[in-house]
Amino acid sequence: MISPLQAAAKQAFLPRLTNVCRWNAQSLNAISRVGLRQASMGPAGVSVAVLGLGLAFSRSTPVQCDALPAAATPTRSTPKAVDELPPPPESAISLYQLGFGTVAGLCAGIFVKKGAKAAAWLLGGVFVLLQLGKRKANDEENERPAKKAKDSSVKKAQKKDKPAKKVEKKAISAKSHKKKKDVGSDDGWEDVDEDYAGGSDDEGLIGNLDDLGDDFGDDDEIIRGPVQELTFSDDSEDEIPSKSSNDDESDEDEDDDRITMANMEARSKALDAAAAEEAELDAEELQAAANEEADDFDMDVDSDGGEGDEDGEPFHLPTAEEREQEKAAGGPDLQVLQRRMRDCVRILGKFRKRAEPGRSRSEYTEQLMADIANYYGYNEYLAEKLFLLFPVAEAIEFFEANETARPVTIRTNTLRTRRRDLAQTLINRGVNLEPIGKWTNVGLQVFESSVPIGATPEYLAGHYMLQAASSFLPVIALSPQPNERVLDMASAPGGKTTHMAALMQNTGVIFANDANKARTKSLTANIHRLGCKNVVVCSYDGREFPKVMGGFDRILLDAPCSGTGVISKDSSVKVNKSERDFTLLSHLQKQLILCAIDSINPDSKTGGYFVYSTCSVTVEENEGVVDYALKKRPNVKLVDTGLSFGREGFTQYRGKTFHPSVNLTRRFYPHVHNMDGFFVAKFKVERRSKVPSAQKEAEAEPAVNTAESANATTNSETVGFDDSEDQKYIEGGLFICVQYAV
Ligand SMILES: C[S@@+](CC[C@H](N)C(=O)[O-])C[C@H]1O[C@@H](n2cnc3c(N)ncnc32)[C@H](O)[C@@H]1O
Repeated sequence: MISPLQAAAKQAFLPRLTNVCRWNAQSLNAISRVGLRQASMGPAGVSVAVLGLGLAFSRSTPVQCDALPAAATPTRSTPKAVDELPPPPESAISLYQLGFGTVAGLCAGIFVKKGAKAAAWLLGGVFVLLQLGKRKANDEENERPAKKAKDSSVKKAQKKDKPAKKVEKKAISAKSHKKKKDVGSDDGWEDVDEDYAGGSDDEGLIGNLDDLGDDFGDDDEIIRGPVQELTFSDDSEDEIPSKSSNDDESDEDEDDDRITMANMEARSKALDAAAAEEAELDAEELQAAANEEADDFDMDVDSDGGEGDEDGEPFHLPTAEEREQEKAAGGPDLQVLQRRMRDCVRILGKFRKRAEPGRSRSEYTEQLMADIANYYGYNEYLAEKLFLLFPVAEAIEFFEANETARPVTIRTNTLRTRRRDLAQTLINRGVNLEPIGKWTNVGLQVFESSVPIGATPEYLAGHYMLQAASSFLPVIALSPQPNERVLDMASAPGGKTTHMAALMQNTGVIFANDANKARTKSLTANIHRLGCKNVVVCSYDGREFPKVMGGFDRILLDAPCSGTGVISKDSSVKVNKSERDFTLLSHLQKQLILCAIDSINPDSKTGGYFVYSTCSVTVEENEGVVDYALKKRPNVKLVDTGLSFGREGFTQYRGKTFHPSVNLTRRFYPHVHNMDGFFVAKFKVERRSKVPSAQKEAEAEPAVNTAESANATTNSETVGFDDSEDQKYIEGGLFICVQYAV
């Protein structure tokens, strides 16, 4: 039985308790239990409960209502980042407060005994109000550092004229260069055993792009800190002050927190409005970031750090006359060039708003391309060709990336060792390395080494191949199977041949061909060093296939190309590639691709696949060649490369439209993937129908003469070249090749 007073006390306190408990279940559970127990003991107890509730309010932490405390949230932050986190909120009242509350409660009890009930209630009430006021002040105090952090980061971003998104983007790109510390972590090494046990026929397609991202993100300190600070805390901090800014209303607000039938609709409307407002802000922010994208590049030697000229003068685009004068005077110095490039990029990003009146977009573009050629040392033809591949600001990133070497990578030769063992041995020799990424289970990235990595006993014993990460990609895409008959049509010096031999576990047969006999020496040496026993070396012009040999289950054509993807390795490409070279090369590539297709056995039980790859990024050597093959050979279709990352190939480019399936091809870029520029296309070859699709044949561009005389294939079909017509191209293009694309 409870008295009417006790019942009233419960009625008065229970809803409040429920409300408060929503905020801080831990502290209030304790205090409400004390309060209620006291309440049921009589008026003195009620006083204690009132005082206790005051204390409870003072300690409640509404911000943490449904989230884990920041410090308890599992993050992958560094110790430094953890230090910077605010201390976890106290979840229970302190001894001091408990003692104080108890003494105050006893005093109230004495008053009550003397009949001064009113005084007890008054005391309790005043205490509650005082504590509420104190809590509010504390809340505001706690908000400040985060707000300050936000303000300063926003200011910083504004100062650099870059959106917050830029900070995130920079962090992402920085992380790809970042050296990971935990070389021995389980993450990277465990899958080696599985693969070594022969469980997978593919080299490393464990995971997808998300995995790759996670892999890079695991130890990423840079991105985690700022992103949390800018995105999450700011949003929540922004909301809290506006809610509690009106002190006078705080009591009412707390009453309003109770959801009743009466206020439910109003509350849900308010929530909808808040959500809509937030979405609007998000959209505005995104729009702003997109608008600023054009400004979103940085060049290392940034002299003034801001927009425009050093002296704040608006940018003036030189006239043709001024350009001539500048040339005559020996050209602008690097700083002028750099500033002008940045100004042009900025203006082209918001042309209508920023351009000088009367000047056209193409004038700015021309100036920019000329400056890029000048600044980075390209001939103007190539600078323009590469520039046009990307949006303006991204083009600068591409040219910049070509100025720095890509990471040194090695491929474990699984015919001789396991990646884990190789890594351990090399670490013992003083090599600092780690697995490349989840997309390959044989690659290792070497950060530094106290021994020459191309001359260790393990290297000489064939435990690994020094090989660019991008060179793994076509082999992964081809995925040769044990016991197959495979052709590597342009194979020297054998990086990909030996990789294929390992995937085939030294079974079946690989014909490793290269037209350049001299280069077959290094090919043979590598084959021996790596212990490949299923390889036959030959030296034919690839265009002689399938006349000399056909019926392959799979073929790799890692075609001779301009090498525009590997400029960081060979800067001579910047100046020694002319328009003629590109014409010759794409012509040769078109001839080779048809020969490769015709050398595939369309009835292969296990394969019937063909991969075309280049270490070039130009469209005419890649999508142009692939599209040509699709038109000339109706019996082939493009299939997914199986590669978990890489950009889609172009289906449209500067007025040309390619077959829609060309989007299945993949492009890789130094500035995006931190590997050499590369292109990979995978085809499935089917049996040719007896009546060839005349329409399709007719659609094909007459890039090569389709005279029926030359190169009769084993299928009694024609590859479709006219030797005499092509001779001049063949002579010019045959041995144009990239020696370093191993
Ligand atoms: C990009 S490299 C190949 C690299 C090789 N796949 C590797 O991974 O080590 C291109 C090769 O094509 C060869 N080549 C050039 N013209 C050729 C032709 N008509 N037929 C066959 N091979 C050719 C060159 O000698 C060069 O070794």
